[in-house]
Amino acid sequence: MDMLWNGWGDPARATPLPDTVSGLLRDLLGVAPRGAAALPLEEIGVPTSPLDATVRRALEGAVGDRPDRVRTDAETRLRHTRGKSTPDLLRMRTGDTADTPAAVVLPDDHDQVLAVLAACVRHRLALVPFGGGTSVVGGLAPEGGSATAGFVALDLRHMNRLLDLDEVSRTATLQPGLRAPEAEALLAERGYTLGHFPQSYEWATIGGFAATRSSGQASAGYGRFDEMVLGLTLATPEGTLDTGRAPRSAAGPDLRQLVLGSEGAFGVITSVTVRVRPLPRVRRYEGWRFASFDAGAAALRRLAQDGPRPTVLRLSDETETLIGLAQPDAIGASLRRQDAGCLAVVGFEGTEEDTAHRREGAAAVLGACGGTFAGEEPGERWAHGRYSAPYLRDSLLDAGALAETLETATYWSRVPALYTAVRDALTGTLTEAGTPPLVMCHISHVYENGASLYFTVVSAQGEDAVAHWTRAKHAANEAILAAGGTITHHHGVGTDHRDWYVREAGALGVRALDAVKRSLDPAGVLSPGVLLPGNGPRTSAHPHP
Ligand SMILES: Cc1cc2nc3c(=O)[nH]c(=O)nc-3n(C[C@H](O)[C@H](O)[C@H](O)COP(=O)(O)OP(=O)(O)OC[C@H]3O[C@@H](n4cnc5c(N)ncnc54)[C@H](O)[C@@H]3O)c2cc1C
Repeated sequence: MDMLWNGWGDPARATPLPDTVSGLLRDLLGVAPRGAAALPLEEIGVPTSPLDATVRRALEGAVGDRPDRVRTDAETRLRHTRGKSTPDLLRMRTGDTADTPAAVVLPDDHDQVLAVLAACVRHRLALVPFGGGTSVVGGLAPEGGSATAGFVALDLRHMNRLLDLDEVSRTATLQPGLRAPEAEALLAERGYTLGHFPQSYEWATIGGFAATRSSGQASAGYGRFDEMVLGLTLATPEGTLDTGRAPRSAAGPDLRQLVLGSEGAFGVITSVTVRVRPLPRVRRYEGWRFASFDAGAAALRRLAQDGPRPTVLRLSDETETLIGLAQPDAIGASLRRQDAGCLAVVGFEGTEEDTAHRREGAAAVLGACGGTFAGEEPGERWAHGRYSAPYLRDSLLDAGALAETLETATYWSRVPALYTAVRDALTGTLTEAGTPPLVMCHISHVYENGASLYFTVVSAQGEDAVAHWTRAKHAANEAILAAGGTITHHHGVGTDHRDWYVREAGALGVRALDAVKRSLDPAGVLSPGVLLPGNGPRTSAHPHP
């Protein structure tokens, strides 16, 4: 099934807003119903594909002479336009087709990917790898150079096999187009799990996780995706890069780290070897309450630093707790109950003995840090609704509200200042623009030395919703850099964060990455403007500077 083209997920799971939330939008945030409804797909005027017959034949040849694997029909191209950030959805709702690819190409294997790349280089055509299409940072909308010829979206959905499971080493080699639930199902047949459960789990792919350094909700226990990866194969215009001969190595800089987070700018990831773990026998999630965000953060830090480490560990601030965002299926119920303080969700997965042991130890730490056990209900509600919140965003947009998220990370000592700086930047900018927001936050991932902060913002849309949000987001980006945070903890760079990433990496860092880009993609066909500044395919015969 394809995802809703101008919203999230399975159209059958659309979720109406509870009355309490509609009331809050109206009374607290001044949200008024939108004038125009989202345009239906059939009414969107997609311009004819600029792909000419010669290029089309070259692309068909690259995928085994199969015309059905080079799609230029309006609907397919529209379904591969942009990702799923709120500005992306707002643009789709108004029928803005500026970022529509010229063609969608669907390869079967690594060699076909190499052949497609060669055809793109020959014809100076930009190419963007397309996994689940859930990017929230503009990673699927290249910049520059594609205005006339357009670009190809390389949809990896047919590369969806489990290539190898080494039970002795506990590693699995997966193709990039596997969606997370497909990968989990294949591993579960053999008694294993990857343990990667981001909120986009139901739609995002293995290749996308590696390309963006994704982080799942159970990262406290299973680690981030980049920590799970042991090897990658990258198809580039200059050939194949294979990484990961051994789990760890002292043989120079780790080339895996160049591929992880490369977001399609260096090549197409065609296989990923990951470590797997036995399927947990037990999964238990529970709630703990703290008087304040600071008190809860101190408790999470204690667990992250001294253990025992739960599998899931997240803490909502006071506003998020009151709204009930950690329990999307019962959102608004906390408002009626006037829930105070801050809710932490703490989860344990593993064997009966191991989870019981960690749970007991964690309870002692949380209690000693001022936490009160809130029972299993808040944890189970979180687990039940963990993939539902994105559906609420569609309903909020329908209702005329703006709803978006952003994330960052820093060291523990800087968490309070970063939290305040971002919240103030968002509140200040949107209030000044006449649409005072509700800003909610949770600690979403913890490490021994720091944590990530995940913000959710809801306000009225203002005159031009995209411009309105962009101003607030830029203010938040500036606040993040000024407060010592990273521009992204897990969403990636794309085009949206690129200018701040360039500042974070520094001039020499960017020069080094640019040199890597030029040696792997000298013609500049790969995802122009994503991750690094770029102007699209070079027409010159001297690609190596
Ligand atoms: C509602 C929602 C919730 C989300 N929750 C989380 C979360 O909890 N944690 C998290 O980490 N992220 C989250 N995200 C962000 C997003 O899901 C992740 O970035 C995910 O890793 C992207 O995977 P994808 O398969 O959809 O990739 P896509 O969106 O298709 O692509 C993302 C980027 O990677 C590149 N790319 C994709 N596949 C390949 C490949 N095989 N080789 C090279 N480059 C490739 C693309 O060109 C693009 O630049 C969320 C997004 C949404 C919309």
